Amino acid sequence: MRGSSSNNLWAAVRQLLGAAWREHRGKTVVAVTLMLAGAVAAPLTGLALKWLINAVVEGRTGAAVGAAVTLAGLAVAVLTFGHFAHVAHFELSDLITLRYDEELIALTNGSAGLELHERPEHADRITVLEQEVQQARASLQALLNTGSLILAAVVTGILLAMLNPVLILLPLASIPPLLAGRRAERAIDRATTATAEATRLALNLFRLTTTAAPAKELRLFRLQWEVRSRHGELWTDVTGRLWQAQVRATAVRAAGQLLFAAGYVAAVLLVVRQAIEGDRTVGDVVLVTVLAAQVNQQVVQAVALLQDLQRMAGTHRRLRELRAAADATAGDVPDTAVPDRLRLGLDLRGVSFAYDGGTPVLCDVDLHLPAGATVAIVGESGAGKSTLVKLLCGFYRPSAGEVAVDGVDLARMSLTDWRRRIAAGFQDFVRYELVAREAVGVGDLDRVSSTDAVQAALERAGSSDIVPALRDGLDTQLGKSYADGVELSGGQWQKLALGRALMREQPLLLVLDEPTSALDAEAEYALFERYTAQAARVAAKTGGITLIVSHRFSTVRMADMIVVVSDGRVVEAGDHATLMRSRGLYAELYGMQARAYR
Ligand SMILES: Nc1ncnc2c1ncn2[C@@H]1O[C@H](COP(=O)(O)OP(=O)(O)OP(=O)(O)O)[C@@H](O)[C@H]1O
Repeated sequence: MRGSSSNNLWAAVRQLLGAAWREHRGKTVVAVTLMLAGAVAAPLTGLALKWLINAVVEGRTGAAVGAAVTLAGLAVAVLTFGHFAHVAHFELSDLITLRYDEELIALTNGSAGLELHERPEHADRITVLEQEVQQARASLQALLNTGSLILAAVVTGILLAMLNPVLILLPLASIPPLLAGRRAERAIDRATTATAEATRLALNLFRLTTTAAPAKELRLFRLQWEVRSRHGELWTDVTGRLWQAQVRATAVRAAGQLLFAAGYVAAVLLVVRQAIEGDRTVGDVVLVTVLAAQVNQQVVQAVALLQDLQRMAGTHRRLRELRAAADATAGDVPDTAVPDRLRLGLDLRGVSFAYDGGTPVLCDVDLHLPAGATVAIVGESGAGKSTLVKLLCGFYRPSAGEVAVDGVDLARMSLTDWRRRIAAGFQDFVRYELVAREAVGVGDLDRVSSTDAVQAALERAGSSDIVPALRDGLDTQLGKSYADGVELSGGQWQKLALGRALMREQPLLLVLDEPTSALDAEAEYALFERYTAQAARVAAKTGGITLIVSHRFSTVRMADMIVVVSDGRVVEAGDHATLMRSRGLYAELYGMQARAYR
């Protein structure tokens, strides 16, 4: 996947220029023209200086005035064109940064499944990119500077060759510092990648201590100092490793610069000797001194630019890898439509699953969920209940076996279409800091602002009592990020999440994965009674399945079918009465909970 660095560079140059051109052609043309004109003016000042000095030495007043005016004009161009160009490309860069941000958001959320999110190398890539895309301004500037530099170097080369053809070799002296610069930058890039994981961990710890949600636990468990010291250790380690890489890179660069300096001195001495012999004028000596110094500056600039360009190439390489990783998880092209209604139901056939190549979490699961049924999944913590739900939602693909919708492998259907027919409430629901109406409405984007739809969903979820409790009803801005935002209690957030889960009226699969854990057992029971009655109505129309994950057996017993999961296997399945009669794990767990409540 990792192409050669020059390919990366070219690809990055094409992409960045293409992006600038698409954002604003006029500004791109103005920026490029001004930068190039300013760049050519620099070596020409040496020529004007030569004319001026020769005219003064020879006593030609008119020529001296003409040369002085030209010199002044060129100096103005050198000093100002770059700034004017900057005004033009400043806005372009901001627009490009915005596009990159948008792409990063799309790429990190664009994959159909969740596997990518859980790969550490993917997370590392995103951590580095989050910081790097903010540097699009520096990248575009570096690119324009590079174009200008190449043009200035060509003009300088021609002028030097006119003085003495041997001097054309002077830019060759710039090769050692160039190579050294590349090598140094690669070392820094390697160190940045190697420290990305530690940087990400340190940032996570920083967020842990500076966001409000974990504040209670941090204080209660007196974790502040522990988190602080771990954060400190990680940063010390990261900065230490980066600093070492910087020191090595600086030494390599300095060696390259020394070689160039030797070439510079030799060039000036060559023309001085010619002038002493009478073959060259005083103006020529001044010209070579100015040009050789400019070659020196050009090299220094080139080395600095090369760092920017390589960083830019690194950014684009990471973006390409991210695109490729998102494409790789895109899955097969769907060839079967998601059915309008379920006739048979959902099946797991010989399903095994392991997260990102780890130990198996589900082993050889065969399970039939009949259309129209209310199914409860029970089992101890870590048994694999949520994983089973995630496979049914298509968040992950089974490592072996298949999930079938009405007998057809889910892998053959469009996941986007399948998700449209799923309604879900999860234990780890999101606290959307939106207006209350939208925080519920996003459960069905097509009706996100429909007050009627939102109120109906809250009603179905048994959550409509939350509306009068909100300052401005459904128009209340939620969340502490806003000055006028209202913070809700855990239970209130959960009520909104339940309403959101029930926004879709005719899902083929309604998943309730412990979304009521903040409620007491009785309230949960009452809620699920409503859900099952309602699920029965939906089931009659669409054959939809309601899937409940709960630790509360009082809730679970009302399901048509109870699936008992233990150690990644389905060990029992049937209705409450059947499972109690068979005196297996379910009966044992049920008995334990019933005794605890007595
Ligand atoms: N994203 C993940 N990456 C790696 N392992 C995971 C991930 N999510 C869950 N696991 C592991 O898979 C196993 C099953 O987890 P799962 O969440 O399915 O259990 P569960 O039965 O729903 O548990 P609980 O009742 O506590 O919610 C556990 O060992 C857990 O550590």
